[in-house]
Amino acid sequence: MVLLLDLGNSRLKYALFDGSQLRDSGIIADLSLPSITEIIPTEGIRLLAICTVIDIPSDILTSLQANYSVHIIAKEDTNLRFSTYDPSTLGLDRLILAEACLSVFPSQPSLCICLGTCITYNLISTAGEFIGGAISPGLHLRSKAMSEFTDKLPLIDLKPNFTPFGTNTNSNLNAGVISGTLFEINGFIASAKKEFPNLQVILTGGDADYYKDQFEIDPLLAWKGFLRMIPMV
Ligand SMILES: Nc1ncnc2c1ncn2[C@@H]1O[C@H](COP(=O)(O)OP(=O)(O)O)[C@@H](O)[C@H]1O
Ligand SMILES: CC(C)(COP(=O)(O)O)[C@@H](O)C(=O)NCCC(=O)O
Repeated sequence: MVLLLDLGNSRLKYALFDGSQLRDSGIIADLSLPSITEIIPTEGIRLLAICTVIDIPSDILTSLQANYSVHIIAKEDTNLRFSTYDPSTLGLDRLILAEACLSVFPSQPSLCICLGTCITYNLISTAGEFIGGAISPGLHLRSKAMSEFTDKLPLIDLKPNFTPFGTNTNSNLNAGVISGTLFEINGFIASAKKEFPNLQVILTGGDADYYKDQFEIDPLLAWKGFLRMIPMV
């Protein structure tokens, strides 16, 4: 079995695979050795693979490497091509998503939109080329920023309500975040479709569910790309 760790800025996700079969998945409580060790099965782990956009304290890494075969995802693991894009600082979470698109949409261009702490847009051509992307604040980041950087705006519970114009402060804030992001997503899709009319669009990430009625969602997309990028032996 392989244990995959996808360490994002808000949540530390794990998935346990037996071949291509997902056996277990969940969230690691925090970035500490006891919390990571807690989710590792006592036996049968052939590989511990890590895709991270956050720094892992070196003592944690050293301890994991002492006990397991550890593979840390790097750009060299990808089958993607970068002829015009500079991948030197591309987030590895974006790389595994783009890699997943190669298998989910092998013969169509695709736009993978990940709604996590940030929203990332990742455009991949039919030829497996990473064309380009965009990074914008995630839903909760938008909401939190407005409350933190103003005196009068409250922090609201975001609701999947797509009314474009609210009738009080709370519904204005909800509309700005939820409908505003929908307009943003539609804008990027329209823009990409000018170059790629047969574009496939897929949403993933912790907040993708807000848009499940508007777009195709794949909560497992990252794992699909991740699995393609780990050593087989
Ligand atoms: N228990 C949770 N803790 C933190 N964020 C959560 C939780 N449940 C849902 N979310 C939402 O999921 C988003 C994080 O999604 P995720 O794709 O895991 O992001 P990241 O990869 O940046 O950690 C947060 O912005 C938040 O809105
Ligand atoms: C853009 C991100 C912060 C998104 O991280 P996330 O919201 O998934 O936690 C991450 O992919 C990252 O740190 N990227 C580095 C810059 C880049 O991708 O160009």
